[in-house]
Amino acid sequence: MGGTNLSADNVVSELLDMGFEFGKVLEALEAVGPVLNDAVDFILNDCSNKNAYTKSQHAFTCSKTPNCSLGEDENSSQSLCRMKQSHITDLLPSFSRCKRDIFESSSKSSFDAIEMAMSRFLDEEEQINVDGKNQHKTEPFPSWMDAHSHSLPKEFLQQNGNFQYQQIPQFNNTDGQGMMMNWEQKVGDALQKHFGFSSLKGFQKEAIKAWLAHKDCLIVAATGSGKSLCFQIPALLSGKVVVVISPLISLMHDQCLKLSKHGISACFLGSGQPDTTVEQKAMNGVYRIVYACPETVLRILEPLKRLAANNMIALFAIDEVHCVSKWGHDFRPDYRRLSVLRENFVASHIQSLRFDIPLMALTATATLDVREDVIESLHMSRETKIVLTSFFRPNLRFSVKHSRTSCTSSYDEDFRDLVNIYTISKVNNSKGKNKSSNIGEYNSNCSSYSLDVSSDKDGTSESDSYSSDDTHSCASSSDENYALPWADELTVDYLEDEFDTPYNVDDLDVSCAELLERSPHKHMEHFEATQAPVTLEPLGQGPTIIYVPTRNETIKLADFFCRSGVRAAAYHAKLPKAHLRRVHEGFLQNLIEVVVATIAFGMGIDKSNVRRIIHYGWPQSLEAYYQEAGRAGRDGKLSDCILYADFWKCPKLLPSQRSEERTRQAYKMLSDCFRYSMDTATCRAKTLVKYFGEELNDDCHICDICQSGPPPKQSLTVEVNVFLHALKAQCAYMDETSFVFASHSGAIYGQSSRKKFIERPNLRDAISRIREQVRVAIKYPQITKLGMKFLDSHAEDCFYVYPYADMLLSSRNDKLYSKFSDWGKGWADPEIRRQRLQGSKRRERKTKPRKTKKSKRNCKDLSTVRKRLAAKLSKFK
Ligand SMILES: Nc1ncnc2c1ncn2[C@@H]1O[C@H](COP(=O)(O)OP(=O)(O)OP(=O)(O)O)[C@@H](O)[C@H]1O
Ligand SMILES: [Mg+2]
Repeated sequence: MGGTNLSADNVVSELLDMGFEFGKVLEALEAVGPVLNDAVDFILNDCSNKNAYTKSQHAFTCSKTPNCSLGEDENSSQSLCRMKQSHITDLLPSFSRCKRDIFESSSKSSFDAIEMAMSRFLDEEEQINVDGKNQHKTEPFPSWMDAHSHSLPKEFLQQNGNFQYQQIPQFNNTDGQGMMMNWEQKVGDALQKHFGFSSLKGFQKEAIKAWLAHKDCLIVAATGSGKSLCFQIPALLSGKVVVVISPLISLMHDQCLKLSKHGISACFLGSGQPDTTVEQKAMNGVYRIVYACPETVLRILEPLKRLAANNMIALFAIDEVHCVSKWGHDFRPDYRRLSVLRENFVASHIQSLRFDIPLMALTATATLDVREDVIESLHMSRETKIVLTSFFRPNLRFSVKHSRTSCTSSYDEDFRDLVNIYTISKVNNSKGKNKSSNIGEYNSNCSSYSLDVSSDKDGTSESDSYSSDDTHSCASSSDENYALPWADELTVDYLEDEFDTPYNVDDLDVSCAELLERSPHKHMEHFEATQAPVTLEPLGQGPTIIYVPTRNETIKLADFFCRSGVRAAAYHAKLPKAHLRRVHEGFLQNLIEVVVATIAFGMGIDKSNVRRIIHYGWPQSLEAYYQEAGRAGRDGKLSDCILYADFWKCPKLLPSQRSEERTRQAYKMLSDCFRYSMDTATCRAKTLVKYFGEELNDDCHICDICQSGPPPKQSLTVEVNVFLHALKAQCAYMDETSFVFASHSGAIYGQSSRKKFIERPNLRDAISRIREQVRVAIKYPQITKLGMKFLDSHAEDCFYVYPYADMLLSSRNDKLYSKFSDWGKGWADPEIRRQRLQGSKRRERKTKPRKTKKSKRNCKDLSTVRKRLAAKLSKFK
């Protein structure tokens, strides 16, 4: 993010892109000139207090109230309650200091920590020279391991029928004990020593057994269940290198720092790695765990082959492996190219290898289709061991609520209770302490985003033609939302460029929250899928993450919370990295109560006591939803996962150049979300785990549906009969090709035959009659096999169904049920995200002015700003 070399227009554009309100942007520019970082700093700190703004005065304005902590960490919260924010110029590159200096000063401690831990570890455990010459290089495994391999359980060896047992060199154990120790004991020791855990979880054991048997392994285990340990243990056991492929640079960075604390040497490679010697050292086998993104792995294939030829690679672990699949929610084409691993690192290609180097693929969210696709795309072996844990998280309480989420006026209604949870105790507290203090005073102190939203004082900004929502929102896709010149790009939802495309070292600063000290034993409280069901106590205070679809909404909603007395902050990938790091740290330290984020605050957020995950707007898929919801309740305690969706508006796809196949897939994913929300009769947890191919025998008993029970069934006998007769009449004339069957998912696809079908007059009459009677709009009917059966059965019986959520709503309001026909425009999908990623690599925004009323008004305002700025700047010349 540059600062000094941007034109005023670009600065305005960048700031709007970050989600700041237009009025605020102008105010900031007037105050500090067209310098991006100063303007950001101005807005983030307190732009309403213009006169108080000086460069040296930047308090991170968290609450002064003594009741500042959330949950467990009271002491640290209090001491850090008035955390001093370093000046933004300390962290952004546009000021005189060079990037390298900045990086060194801001991140030195982290890297020092890695190096220190690494050298400590090397001293203690392995004599690997810094030039990479491992004294044990010729041994495929450390001596004790070869020995213990003899003691693998018999049944295990039998289980793996075509397991070819490794010829073990004779082991000469000097202390005479290693031979006796079985591998589980060894793992137990390493676990205790490095992590403070007493035992492996069942699925972790299975995964490690598969690795010991040189087998490929696909691990699909719930979020927060401890998948990372499955590839960390092999690194500890073997003394060789485990190469971990990960999609996000921030994730790699986090993991390296965590590992350094556990005394395990690790590094990450790629464009974000500032130390040019790291790659060389990694390729010499210095680090136990080497993180890289797929692109980097492809680039360093030859050095990796050399490392493998020296018998120095224990495993390739592919984390977040759902990114491989086109059917997944986060498709990254480069992940598919990882099939090179299986093609190159096999015993038949590398002479010194006795066995193919195993692949371990890990994810929390993979449907059956995705699993198959992963195995096939990565060319994993036919004997790949699939380790599955239950997707069911018994402590997560799912619910769905209707809300017109895109309106600011909804905030008050939807979040009144949440605000009360956070503020009531503060108000009481401050009353007790100081009778004169009031909530207004508190507000002025608590906001890390104390924006003066003057146009939005009452919380309603629908009439504010320059609200950032108007310029950025894509949840509603009407054309007037595309008013700004750059709006075509800005209206894409869920598009964060938080991938492995760091443009400079500052990008590494996104999440250094693992710096937070945690005793290893605290990990023991973490989520276990098998734990007993929770009781239904009401939830009190506790950290909350709110996911919203657009960047600007993070700002608006965070501001709403701040003004209501809640310590809240916005988080999206466009905001300055230093700010994101502070938010991440503040959240982990329980200083920030509510983070309002886009999906950029998703993967890798490992905080145990998150009590609420709220999705405020449609998620893009159930996989994404479940993964994000999975951030809640990692301590096993009851946590809420609430989805607020506008039942009147269907999720939509933005126009893009995606292939027809991808469009189909994106619609399928959206329609699954839609159906999940509309369902009024099936336990939410059941629906969610079923989506991943798991059948729950029992209901969860805690979700909104389990709690309130299904609504009374409605008879649709008349409508169904009319409809089916009309259909039947039509079907008599239909040939094979124009007969549209639903897919097993029930998704509805655009096909030309569909149009012909729907245009038949009888059918249209039937549909309009149904629409009048039950106010259910049917736009694209399909005949499913079940429908055909029903049709053929000539059933005259009553046809009762549970009404969908929107049908219930429409019976209360005089409104028509939302239509599938609305689907087709305005929503993002992984393909768009990919395109955006490509776009963001270029980092060039082409601005195509669109001559709408708003863009004209905006241009006018921009030119006014430009004139004012020119006048101001001329004074300095
Ligand atoms: N055997 C164990 N006993 C106790 N705690 C464990 C064990 N294994 C892992 N954990 C803890 O579980 C937490 C989550 O681990 P990890 O980050 O590996 O989860 P994950 O499955 O990769 O989650 P995500 O899908 O979100 O990436 C960590 O804090 C870790 O220390
Ligand atoms: Mg993980």
